[in-house]
Amino acid sequence: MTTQSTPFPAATILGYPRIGPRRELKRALEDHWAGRTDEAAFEASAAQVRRAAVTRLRDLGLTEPAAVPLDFAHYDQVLDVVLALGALPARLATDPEVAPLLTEVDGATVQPLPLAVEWALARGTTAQGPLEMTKWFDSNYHYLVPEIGPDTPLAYRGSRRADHVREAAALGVAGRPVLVGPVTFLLLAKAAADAPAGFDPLDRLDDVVAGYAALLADLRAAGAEWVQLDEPALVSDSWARTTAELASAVGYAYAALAAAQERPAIFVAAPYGTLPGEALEALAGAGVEAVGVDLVKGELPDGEAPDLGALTLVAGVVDGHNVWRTDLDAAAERAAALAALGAGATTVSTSTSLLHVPHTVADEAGAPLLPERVAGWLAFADEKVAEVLAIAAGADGAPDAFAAARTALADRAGAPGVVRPEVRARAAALTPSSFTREPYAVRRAAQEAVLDLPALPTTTIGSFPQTAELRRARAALRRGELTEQGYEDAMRAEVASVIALQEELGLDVLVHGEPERNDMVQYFAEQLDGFAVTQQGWVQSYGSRCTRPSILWGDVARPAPITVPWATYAASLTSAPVKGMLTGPVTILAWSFVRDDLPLGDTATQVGLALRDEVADLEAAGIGVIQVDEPALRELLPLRRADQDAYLAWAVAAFRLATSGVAVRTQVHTHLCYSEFEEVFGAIDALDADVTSVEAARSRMSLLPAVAAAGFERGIGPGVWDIHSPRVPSEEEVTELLRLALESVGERSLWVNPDCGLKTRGYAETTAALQALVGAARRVRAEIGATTAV
Ligand code: MET
Ligand SMILES: [Zn+2]
Repeated sequence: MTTQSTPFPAATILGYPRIGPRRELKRALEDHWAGRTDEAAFEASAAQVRRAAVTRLRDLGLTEPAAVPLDFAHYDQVLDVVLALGALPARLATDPEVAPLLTEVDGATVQPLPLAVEWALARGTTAQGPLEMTKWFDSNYHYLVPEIGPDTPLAYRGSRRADHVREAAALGVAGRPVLVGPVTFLLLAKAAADAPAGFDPLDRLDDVVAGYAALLADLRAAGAEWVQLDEPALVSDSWARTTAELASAVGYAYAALAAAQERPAIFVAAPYGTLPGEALEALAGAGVEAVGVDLVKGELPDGEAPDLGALTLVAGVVDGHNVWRTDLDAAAERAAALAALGAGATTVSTSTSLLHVPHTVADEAGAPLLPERVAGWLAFADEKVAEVLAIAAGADGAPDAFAAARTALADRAGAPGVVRPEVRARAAALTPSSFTREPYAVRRAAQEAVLDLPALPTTTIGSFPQTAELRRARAALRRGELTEQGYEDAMRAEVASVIALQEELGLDVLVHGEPERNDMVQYFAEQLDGFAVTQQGWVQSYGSRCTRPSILWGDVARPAPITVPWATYAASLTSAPVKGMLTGPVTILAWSFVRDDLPLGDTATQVGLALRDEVADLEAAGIGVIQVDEPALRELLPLRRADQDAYLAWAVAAFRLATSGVAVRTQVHTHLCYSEFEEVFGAIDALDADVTSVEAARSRMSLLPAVAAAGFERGIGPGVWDIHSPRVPSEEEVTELLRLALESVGERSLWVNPDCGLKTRGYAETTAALQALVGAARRVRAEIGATTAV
């Protein structure tokens, strides 16, 4: 047992953005991957990003020992555990590019695995795909999914975290290393492809715990007084194991870790929701020294208050997952309520890592699309550090901070645009008919008559390649080197060439190509009332990828048509039908920072209404096919089963509100990508779109039999080209996929399209792949002797 000498800091954060205030890590990674820098240069850049973060946090006031989290990952925090335990799936461990890099563990000296192994796992090798990537809890961050089987190595091989502890110490900072905890690591893993049926990665808990025990000893030897192990899995009940089983697994795992001779004091954090009382009790009983609970997204642990003894409870009262300034009075009250549970001590932190928010509001000075008044309501990572310190100091200790927070809060509540009576009244007046179209059979007949499409109609998902030229035009506009008119002319020329290309290729339903959109959400946010856009507000999405979420601060309305001029211009150039293209309400919310002063479902209704206006204007302008993309439909799915139905109900309602105001002859499409289609199939069906396109190429149409079995009768376009890879499919391959699809989908319902938009692809591949797609559709039409379809 450790003799805990350093108390847990009174104020801390669970983690800090890793990408760097100017996305330095992104650049370092991409330069290195492109071969522009060697490993040493990359390591030096990464170290610079880390050291800058550590000194920044110290300078912001996290001066207590163990107050600065050391959570730096080159690529991903789950991948870091895979590396620390050498948990490579056999398919990668035996890959000729990887095998020579794996030395035997000799027990005495541990050496973190070389960078090249990390890139092989994250990005794949010539022969092997990377680890699968998926969403991290209910956030927009994506982690790499470990593949664990009965024989996957799980022995400690060394971790860079130990070096990070020494590196911080050299800067005079006693940092607190942060890692994903053992139970969450195994729950996030999937069974390796060669594992026997029924194998569950959690079966390997003993081995993983042994690996972590060695890791903790290493961290202690490096000088760490505390370690943070993140166990967000505990707040979710969407696992194959019950809450009671999880509580017993953590109790078991942490009792073993706590019993180790040489270790730092253990802080277990449970962000993203409510920590069940059983889990808290298990952790307290296991002998860990501190437990963090999320009191923003979650509630106080439920059930009878367990005997907490000397345990420190860490109150996550500053929202790590959103950008609003904290109501410091309310936060202090929540921390006090936690203290009332009778722990040895109660301290203050963020609710989650600050990984999900940008670095600092100070970088937004002069942001053209962020009103100064709105900026005054925001707190990004650095501002949230100040907030945890203020709450720890209390209203008496930090009177100015509390007063400033009260002023900002009052200003926000009363500012024009936050509550717009006309928007609220319109939402309140909705009736069931606002959400319902005529029966599908009626729509189908009307659409067949006006659209006159062949069987297996071909189309694309919306975007065409975003060429360097388009990006240059956007940059020139931003710098004032191109006039609005000049920019618009350039975009119209692009639309004309995209239409000409599609006609030449012989596609059936055309698109304008979305050249004018910088991003499928931000583009709409820039033109809707109620949204602001940052200039430096980047957050990591995965690896080197960042997004810049818009900020939804007020009631939403559409002051003027957004996409209508583009769609009608495109339609004027062709006699083929042109599909109008909109981003759906749920996706707009999922990829923005949303307000915390209105239920999300109400905000979704407002966005749905704004889009309904756009849909109506498109229809009135003669656009007969309208696609409303909802790739993020599943992203906001609550972690607790009891909350999921209510979410899906408002998510579906918002889509239907946007799309159900049109005539029967207008064909509504929707598009979803990402693989968890099956999980929310009922909701997708309930969207009641006339045509639904989904990602399906990589899985070779595997979702279709279930779709057919569920009696789905409307149009469906399973992707036949995996646009995430530069590989161009042959006409033969696409033909095969279409034949496969026809085993489940009727010939009158099957559409032919790529998996997703083409904005990341080049023109050479796009042209070749679409040729294959059109050719394959024609072949299969001839095979089945079909002529007409929807
Ligand atoms: C992530 S879904 C993208 C849909 C959008 N219409 C596009 O084609 O790019
Ligand atoms: Zn997509």
